[in-house]
Amino acid sequence: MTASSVQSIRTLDKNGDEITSVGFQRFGFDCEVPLDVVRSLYLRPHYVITASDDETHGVDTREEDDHARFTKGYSAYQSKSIYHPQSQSISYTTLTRFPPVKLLPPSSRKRVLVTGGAGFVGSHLVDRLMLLGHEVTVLDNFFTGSKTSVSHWVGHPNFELVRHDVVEPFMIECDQIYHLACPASPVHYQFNAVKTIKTSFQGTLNMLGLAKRTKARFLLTSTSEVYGDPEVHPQPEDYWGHVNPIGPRACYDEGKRVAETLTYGFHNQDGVDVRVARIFNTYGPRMNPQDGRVVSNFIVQALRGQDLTVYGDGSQTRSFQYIHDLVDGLIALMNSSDTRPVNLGNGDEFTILEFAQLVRDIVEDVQRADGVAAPRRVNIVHEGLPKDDPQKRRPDTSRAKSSLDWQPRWTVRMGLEEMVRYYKAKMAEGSL
Ligand SMILES: O=c1ccn([C@@H]2O[C@H](COP(=O)(O)OP(=O)(O)O[C@H]3OC[C@@H](O)[C@H](O)[C@H]3O)[C@@H](O)[C@H]2O)c(=O)[nH]1
Repeated sequence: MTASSVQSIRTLDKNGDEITSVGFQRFGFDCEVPLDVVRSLYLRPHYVITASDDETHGVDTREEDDHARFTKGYSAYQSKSIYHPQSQSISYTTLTRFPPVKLLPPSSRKRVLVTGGAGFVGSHLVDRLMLLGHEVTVLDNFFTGSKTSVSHWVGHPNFELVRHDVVEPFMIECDQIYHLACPASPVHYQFNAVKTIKTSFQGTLNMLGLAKRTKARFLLTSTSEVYGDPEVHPQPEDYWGHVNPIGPRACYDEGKRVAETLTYGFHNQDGVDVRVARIFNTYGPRMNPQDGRVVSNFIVQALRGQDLTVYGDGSQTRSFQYIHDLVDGLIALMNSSDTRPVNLGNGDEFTILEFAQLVRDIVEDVQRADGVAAPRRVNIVHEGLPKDDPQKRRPDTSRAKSSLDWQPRWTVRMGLEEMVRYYKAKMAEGSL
């Protein structure tokens, strides 16, 4: 399938301009990559074809067309694994060609460690750093991360995947450390609260020790949850937060707060070069559909024709940022000189009830675009509100704008459309 033989899908930004690439040049660090290239890594990276009923008759070309509409021919280097719907099995081929990566001179090539690099955010960061030509080592214990999120890089000379839990020390020579490792969804981080706080504290301590020894720059991914159930709206970085220290979310909220304290301890005491990103709700492909977060829950429910579960009356608000905007922000922050905490999030705020209606509409739109004449309209039902669920959340991103020249480009609609297509493909594959 060639790029020219299929109609491509246009993705527009907040100003109505077409998005053709992600990333930008900031602080002498170029992180721009064509959108089709990054997309080709998560929209069905493992297989391109589905075997037809009679397997001797080859593949479903319509599916191949659908895929090519997004990846515009960048699938040449992907594995051509074959899904067999009848036996629900998949034949993987070994990857022998990798996506082309930039060839950087040693002076600009960084040795980057990404803890939690097989997770949702981590894997997108890894994709970007790899495409940009850096040497990337991923540490992950695969508690919530998945090997398949980064398996398309395994074997690449610039890439290393290590199964390791950050609560144990780890030694490596590196220039930059993106410290992401920690379960992040309420369902996962409450599964073993003691382990979550241990990961936040001991894991950050270990990685800061490594940064101190190697003189690497260290970036902590903190969270909007440090603001708790905020009494200030929107939340600027100098707001101290409103956290219940013994509630069900405390293992994560307080864990990240102490991780920030440790980070600035090492900075002030030992001169470690640190960055702190406070990440607000983020969504995108590779989000674990089982992690109970609202975006994945709603999309998967709508695609399966099930009711959307709004917790409480749905008047609580969240602001959702798309993964590519976050990765842009993380890379910009790492390479900037700002050592203060910086909020990274999208300011478009929705009540959860409005958001359920939006997701339902978008899923129907995508189904119509894919030829379903009358998609089934799912209902919205209400369930109990979890304890200490924050009532309002929206980032004040003026610091990121002035200090990093960063602001989100993706509309929630555009991001959701892409994510719906990702989950649709996972369902077609049989892995969801
Ligand atoms: O099926 C669902 C799931 C969730 N929700 C509601 O949707 C809102 C968002 O819930 P999520 O679980 O997606 O995320 P939360 O905002 O609670 O926590 C998130 O905050 C920021 C990040 O650091 C973390 O990834 C995560 O902890 C909550 O009000 C929740 O009660 C539903 O109404 N229905």
